Amino acid sequence: MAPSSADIADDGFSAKRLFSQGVSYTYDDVILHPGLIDFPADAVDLSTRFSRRVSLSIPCVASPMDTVSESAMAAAMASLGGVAVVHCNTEPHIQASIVRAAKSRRLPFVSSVPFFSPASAPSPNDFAGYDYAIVTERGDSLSKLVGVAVAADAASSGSPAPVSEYMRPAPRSASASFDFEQAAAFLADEGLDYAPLVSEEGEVIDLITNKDVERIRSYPKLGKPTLGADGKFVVAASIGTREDDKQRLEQLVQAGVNAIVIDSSQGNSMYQLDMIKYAKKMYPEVDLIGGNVVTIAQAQNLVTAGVDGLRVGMGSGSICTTQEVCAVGRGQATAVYKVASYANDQNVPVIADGGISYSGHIVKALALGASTVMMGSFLAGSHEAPGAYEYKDGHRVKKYRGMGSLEAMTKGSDARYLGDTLKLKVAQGVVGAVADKGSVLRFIPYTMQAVKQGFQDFGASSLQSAHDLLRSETLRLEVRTGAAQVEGGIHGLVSYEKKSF
Ligand SMILES: NC(=O)C1=CN([C@@H]2O[C@H](COP(=O)(O)OP(=O)(O)OC[C@H]3O[C@@H](n4cnc5c(N)ncnc54)[C@H](O)[C@@H]3O)[C@@H](O)[C@H]2O)C=CC1
Ligand SMILES: O=c1[nH]c(=O)c2[nH+]cn([C@@H]3O[C@H](COP(=O)(O)O)[C@@H](O)[C@H]3O)c2[nH]1
Ligand SMILES: [K+]
Repeated sequence: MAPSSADIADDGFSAKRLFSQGVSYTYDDVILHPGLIDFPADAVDLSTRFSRRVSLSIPCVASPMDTVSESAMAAAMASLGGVAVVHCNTEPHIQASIVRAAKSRRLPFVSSVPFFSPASAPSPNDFAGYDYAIVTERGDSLSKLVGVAVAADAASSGSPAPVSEYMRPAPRSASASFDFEQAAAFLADEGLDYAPLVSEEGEVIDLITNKDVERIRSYPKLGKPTLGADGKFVVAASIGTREDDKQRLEQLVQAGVNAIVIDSSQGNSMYQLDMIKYAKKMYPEVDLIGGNVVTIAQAQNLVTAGVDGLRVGMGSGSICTTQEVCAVGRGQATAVYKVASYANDQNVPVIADGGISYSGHIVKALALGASTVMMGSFLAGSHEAPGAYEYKDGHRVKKYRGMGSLEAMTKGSDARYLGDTLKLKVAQGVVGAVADKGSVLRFIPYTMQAVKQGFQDFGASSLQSAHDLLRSETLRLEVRTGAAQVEGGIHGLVSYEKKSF
């Protein structure tokens, strides 16, 4: 006998029913039911929107955290088709210069080679591990390019000698507007090992080498980058809700920032509402993302005030102790579903922020209505994250810290915690370390392929179709018991090696 439509409807829950039981669920609690596969995984289209007017070709956003998003992450994420939000735990002019640096190139990397003047006498250590340094008249990026210093030459000269004694003449410069393929072709055509990258205005931006070309070629082929109307990388940045953040905002807009994220754990505040009104009035051309929110009521206030995007998540981050310290927050799966169920009707994209440990979490966030995921720990161990690798118990790691940790607060965000009204500092985050993951240019494409396979399994060929399945209640899900979660993981083996790609 064929199953009745009631039997089919009873087989699993719709999201609407699952998330209205008074239980806060997170990604690991829920599991999606498979749908019908009638398209290949490669046909899944993950293009999406970060905010009302900023489109992306992959749904990935790097967190505004000082151990995640600076210029190298911003250039890499934009070249992959995602976006990074440059953190605000630094002076406004430094944050603006990070935005400018990422937007000054079309290459997927920032190599930050040192600059020297001809009269300076650097030691080999001053090359900071780079094979080359750029020599300009005054030793800065804005003065005239005069040559290139080779680290091996500096090392062979014994005691530090003036750069002018051993620098080599600068080869022909490559244009800063070259994308990776153009820059690679330039080096090949000119028969060069390296070339300075110079902007139309004459600013020396960086140095590209054949080693860089080989490294990038060893990664999966780059997809469609995230570019603004001016043809430059799209870069976002965060601000706070203090009076002096208005000045920060102005500097970021002058640096060409494409979108602003108002960074707060509890976005439904008079401070944020005032900042939204101010920013919308002063800079209507820049998309504004509000947050963080986890309920429809919070979201409604920000949408009414005019935000172009919502950041969802309170206490879900890996370094985050807000739920412990403040007892306020929500399970991330419930938060994403609830806020998106309202925001999608308002044409406001939702960023699912925090709690992403692997590709399945990304699939769930998007299936529950998010347009993008924002990631901190997932990206912090990458080559592109700020900071140097260290060794801990034999593992190569990078530091990763919460922006509400005592260490981060005393570095830059003191005003918000330690300033005027709040005299006692209470941390809402920790300082930790994450494993070396190599380049985002390698592991993000593999992660996106895994997400496409997840979409294929539940029967969605695009984000739009995933959201249609959700709203029409065609997507079925269930809660997993603790035992079901154990069963869904690796179990019963004496030992194993987990290698994903
Ligand atoms: N997503 C999450 O679950 C969480 C994220 N974080 C991260 O930590 C960092 C700090 O977050 P928050 O502590 O929420 O920062 P926040 O700046 O929003 O709030 C800090 C304190 O300053 C107050 N405040 C804000 N603007 C003010 C103004 N104009 N005048 C007077 N008082 C004002 C707030 O009410 C609050 O008591 C952010 O990077 C945030 O993303 C921290 C905790 C949780
Ligand atoms: O409670 C918190 N205390 C903190 O110190 C903190 N710092 C960042 N965040 C939030 O965590 C997100 C990143 O989370 P993941 O590492 O899980 O990707 C980020 O995107 C933030 O939303 C914090 N939350
Ligand atoms: K947490």
